[in-house]
Amino acid sequence: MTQDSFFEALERQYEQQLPFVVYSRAINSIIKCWLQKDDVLHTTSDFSESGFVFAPFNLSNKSIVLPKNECEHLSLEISDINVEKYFKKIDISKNGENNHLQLITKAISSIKKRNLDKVVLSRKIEKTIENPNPLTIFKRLFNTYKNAMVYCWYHPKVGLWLGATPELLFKVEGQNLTTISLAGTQPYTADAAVTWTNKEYEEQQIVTDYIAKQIEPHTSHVKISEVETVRAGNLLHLKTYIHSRIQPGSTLKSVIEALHPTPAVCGFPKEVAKDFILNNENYNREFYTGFLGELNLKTTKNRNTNKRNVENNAYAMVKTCSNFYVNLRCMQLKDNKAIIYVGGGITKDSVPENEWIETVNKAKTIVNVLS
Ligand SMILES: C=C(O[C@H]1C=CC=C(C(=O)O)[C@@H]1O)C(=O)O
Repeated sequence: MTQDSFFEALERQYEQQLPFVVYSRAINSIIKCWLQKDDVLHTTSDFSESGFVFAPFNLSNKSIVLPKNECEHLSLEISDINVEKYFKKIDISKNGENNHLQLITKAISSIKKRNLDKVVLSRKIEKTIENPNPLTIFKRLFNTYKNAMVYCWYHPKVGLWLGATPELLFKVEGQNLTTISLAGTQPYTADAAVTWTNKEYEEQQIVTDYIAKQIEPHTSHVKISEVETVRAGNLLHLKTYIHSRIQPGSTLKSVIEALHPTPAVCGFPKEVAKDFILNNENYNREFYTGFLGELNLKTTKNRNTNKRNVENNAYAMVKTCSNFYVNLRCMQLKDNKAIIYVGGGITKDSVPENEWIETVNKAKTIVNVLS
């Protein structure tokens, strides 16, 4: 399939106001798209369907699915897409500064007073843009962020979202579960040696400890990697991998409920942090800090790729696979307005001005590809 025919099919789908998702997973030159045949809104609460899921921050609201069997599937292998490179400078440096500083200050004093270790606080930034074509923005995201999961998701009854997320919520391949703990942020500078403060180590450790504890009843053989520094566009984060095996009686839904939302996007303890967010952020996150990705897809894998063991190659194993990414570094497109969502983890050691700057830096991931 050519680049032109792939994107023409998507343009047609969007013109006809039919649901679609186009996405590419990190370090991957394959772009996939799913085109739903009609505009029915399918939702899930037990995550047992096979499809592409788009779930909100607050799971009391509906999670949307593009069912596998209701969609046409296309894929394209490519390293860079042709798209005009002109990006207009959009200034976001002052939008909502006072309100956000007040919110952070309130959170720090709550953390010092009561049973709350960390809360992730966010805001949205609205900007009018000259070129609101979502597929143009998607192409720029794909060309710019090679180690992110980049996507554009549309449903006429819900809206249009785009993003370049560095965070895997988890992936399941058969019984194998991989999840990551990602938190702590600093700007990426090409040559400076990277040092982290206790504030960042602590906020990331809270996420790792939470994941390890939450998966315990559902898994065995848990292995936790060393903490490493990873790059996400113009930012660096701390990251740990957590590998395990899902116990036979546990379902995908139980793993989702155990993990989502992690303290990387909500806080710790979860319920106290979630209450603080719902009562104080003063806007609805909707799908920001929710998750999205392939749900229960059957994947065929050869059991043995060792050429000398030819007879074993006859056995292909079918595994059910899911992979979900946290919806971060994302935006919603409404008419000619981009609504960009950004947040950061607040702990007792947070300095409000630094947290503010962190959200401005995070917003640049999206702002840099708008024109
Ligand atoms: C909540 C966001 O980032 C999370 C993921 C990585 C680092 C984070 C931090 O350093 O605060 C956040 O936990 C966001 O980008 O809006």
